[in-house]
Amino acid sequence: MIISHLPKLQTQFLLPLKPKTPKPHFNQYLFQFRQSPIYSLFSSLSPVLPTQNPKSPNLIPQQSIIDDIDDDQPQIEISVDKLFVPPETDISSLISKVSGSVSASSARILKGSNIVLSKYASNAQVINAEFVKSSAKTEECPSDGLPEFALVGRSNVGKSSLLNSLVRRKKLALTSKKPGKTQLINHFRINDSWYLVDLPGYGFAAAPGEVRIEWDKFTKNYFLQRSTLVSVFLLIDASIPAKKIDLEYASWLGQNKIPMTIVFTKCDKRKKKKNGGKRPEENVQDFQELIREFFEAAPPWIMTSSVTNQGRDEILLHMAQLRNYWLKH
Ligand SMILES: Nc1nc2c(ncn2[C@@H]2O[C@H](COP(=O)(O)OP(=O)(O)OP(=O)(O)O)[C@@H](O)[C@H]2O)c(=O)[nH]1
Ligand SMILES: [Mg+2]
Repeated sequence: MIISHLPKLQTQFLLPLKPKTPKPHFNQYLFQFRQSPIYSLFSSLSPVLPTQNPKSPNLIPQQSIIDDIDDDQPQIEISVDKLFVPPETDISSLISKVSGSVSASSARILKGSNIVLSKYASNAQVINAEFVKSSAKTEECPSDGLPEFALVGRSNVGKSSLLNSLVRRKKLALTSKKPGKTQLINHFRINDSWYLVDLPGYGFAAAPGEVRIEWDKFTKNYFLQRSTLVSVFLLIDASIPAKKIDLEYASWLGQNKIPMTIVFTKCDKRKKKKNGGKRPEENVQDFQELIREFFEAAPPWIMTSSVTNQGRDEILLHMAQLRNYWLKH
């Protein structure tokens, strides 16, 4: 069922927990950025001076990876306010003087997304990946301080499949047709330098009420307390209309200012369903409209499929830029 309106404050999700140590990240920066006079330079389309970070001259996008991303998408234009623009990124050269929008086929916008590439998008390849541990509580998670990304979403949305697609392994994370396969916080170490975290799914209909509430506490506690969490990747099934529980989750993450990227999954399922079913692009569009009010600035989003590997290289580049920025600040 599609819901048209959700109250901004989802008090039932607010847990009386300590806020995590503030660490600057892209989304937070963007919130401040949008309110600062510098942002008006972008929104008024005036040219801005190219920015350099003298502390990190080696953080230049790996051209070879960017070149690999083919440019065969249709000429779609995205308005500047719907883009996710990383800090220290000048997009003035991308903006059309005629329409004031940006062409989605620009090599600097990740294909099938609203994400602009920054100078932080380097070291994106996965060279090795290993399962480290399963934890029942946040306190039991690895304590080596490496940055991490958590995959969260409804049961069966494709979290474990996406993780396998990102690391190019069929069965590193276990998947199942039956919802509720992943039950603990599972850490996978990538290139010995960062983690992908597979979480249990929410909204598992077969789970009794009490189990569901416990799950809510358990994962939300992790989001609020885990200081090495660079960003949550919220997975949304693009083959079906928005679910109330997904909107509530997005709202909760927005309320709690938890950095988030929306990953639309199952974009290969293109068959139009009966009774007004929509195509993935339309569901993606609808979802963004429904969550618009939860965020001060458009969160990054990207379309993927673990069957065709659509979006795999793009997600890795985005994770690289979030991670490199986090490490430098
Ligand atoms: N067509 C298609 N099917 C997918 C895709 N991703 C996952 N699936 C299928 O969806 C089902 C659930 O996938 P999982 O990766 O186990 O989902 P999960 O979110 O980890 O599920 P839980 O661990 O139960 O929360 C499996 O049958 C997958 O094969 C996709 O991109 N396209
Ligand atoms: Mg799973």
